Parts: sequence; C-alpha cells; structure tokens
Amino acid sequence: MAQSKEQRILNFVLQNAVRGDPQSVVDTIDKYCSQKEWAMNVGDEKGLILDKIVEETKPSVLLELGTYCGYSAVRIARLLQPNACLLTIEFNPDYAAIAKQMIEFAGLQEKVKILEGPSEAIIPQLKKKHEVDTLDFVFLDHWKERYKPDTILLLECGLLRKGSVILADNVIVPGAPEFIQYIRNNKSFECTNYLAHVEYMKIKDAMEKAVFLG
Ligand SMILES: O=C(NCc1cccc(CNc2ccc3[nH]ncc3c2)c1)c1cc(-c2ccc(F)cc2)cc(O)c1O
Ligand SMILES: [Mg+2]
Repeated sequence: MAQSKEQRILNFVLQNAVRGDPQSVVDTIDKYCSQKEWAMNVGDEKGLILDKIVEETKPSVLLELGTYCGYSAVRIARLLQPNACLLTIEFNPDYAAIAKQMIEFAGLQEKVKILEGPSEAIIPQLKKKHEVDTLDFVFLDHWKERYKPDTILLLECGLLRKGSVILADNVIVPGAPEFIQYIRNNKSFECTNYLAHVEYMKIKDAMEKAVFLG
C-alpha cells in the first residue's frame, strides 16, 4: 500500500528529529513541508503568532479543532505549564493515528489528548465526559465552514468564560467569511486580525483572535 503524505512527514520526523524535543519536531516538519511536500500545518510564520498568543494567555485548559499531523498540538503543548491540558479533535482517523505518534515522539502525551470524531459531536461531551469546566484557549483549524457553527456551539455549551481566547487559522485562504462576519459583528467578542501568509507559501493569509467578553 503506497504511503500517505502524512506518513512520510511522520517518518521524516522519526528519522530526523530528536525524541522528546518538541522544538526539533516542529522544525523538522517545517523543513520537510517547505522543501519536499507542502502540507496544511499552521507553519513557522503563523506558528510564531500562535506562540505569542498562547504565551500571553497562559492557558490551563485548551481546545484545538483540526489536529491533522499534530504540528500545532506539539507547538502549543511545548509552551504549556506542567498541569495544563490540550484537547484536540480530529475527524479523520488516519490523521489522528499520525498525530498520536507525532505527539508521543515529542514527549507531550501527558499534556495532549486526541479526541477522534466530528467537533459537533464531541464539543457537547466536553463538560461531562472530559471534565472540562470552561476553555481558556481555542484554536480553530478544521473545516472552515465549521468555524462559525462550532463557535456558537461552544457558547451554547457554556464552554467560554470572560477572557476566553479563540484563535482562527486561514481567515483569508481558504477563508472563513461567515465566521469573520459573525465574530466581528458580535459585541461579545473583541477581535484582532494578524496578517501573515499561507504556510510555506507567499500567498497572503491571516489569523483572527477573538476574546470573549462574557
Ligand atoms: O482546509 C484546511 N484545513 C481543514 C481540513 C482540511 C481537510 C481535512 C481536514 C480533516 N480534519 C478535520 C475535519 C473536520 C473536523 N471537524 N472536527 C474536527 C475536524 C477535523 C481538515 C486548510 C487548508 C489550507 C490550504 C489548502 C489549499 C491551499 F491552496 C491553501 C491553503 C491551509 C490550512 O492551513 C488549512 O487548515
Ligand atoms: Mg490551517
């Protein structure tokens, strides 16, 4: 059976990165995806924006929608306090399997929990099944048409509190126009746009930060 691109990325990390060293995992994925095969990791340029926002938020309970190969899960978890926890939801089982190995190789399995399934099914289970009270930080990087409905679902499930930070990738390319229209016109959110580029490309992209005001 021919190997998938995601399997090739994982193999490159297993052979070239340093086990237990998250930064080397991040750098090795960026090296492979900028030089050999493009892949939809948040990447190094937008990754630095993600790092800064995670560091200034100092979150304890985090949710990511769209794990893919685990690049942003490793990137986020490497910055977290010892008892902080990142829950990351992935719908595609092949991606989830790759991400699990990526996160374990980075030595971050104590801080990251991969939840397999669609966000709309898992978000309503976070309080009762996954013992979440409220979320300090949410990273949106899954299907772009799900950004708006899933933000509304997070609100409906009482998972956001005053000061919760939502950070959305790709608000220019592929774009999330319904989400942007919704969040920027909702007085309960304070929005900031961060201009960047599509990972590993010269095409313009951006991330949107939305702080819930309660
Ligand atoms: O589309 C994107 N990512 C989302 C995505 C896409 C496919 C599969 C999944 C499967 N994972 C998944 C799905 C549904 C889910 N529900 N709950 C969890 C969950 C998880 C996720 C994307 C595209 C580009 C891009 C493409 C082409 C181009 F030219 C420029 C840019 C760049 C990005 O940074 C991107 O993030
Ligand atoms: Mg993305």
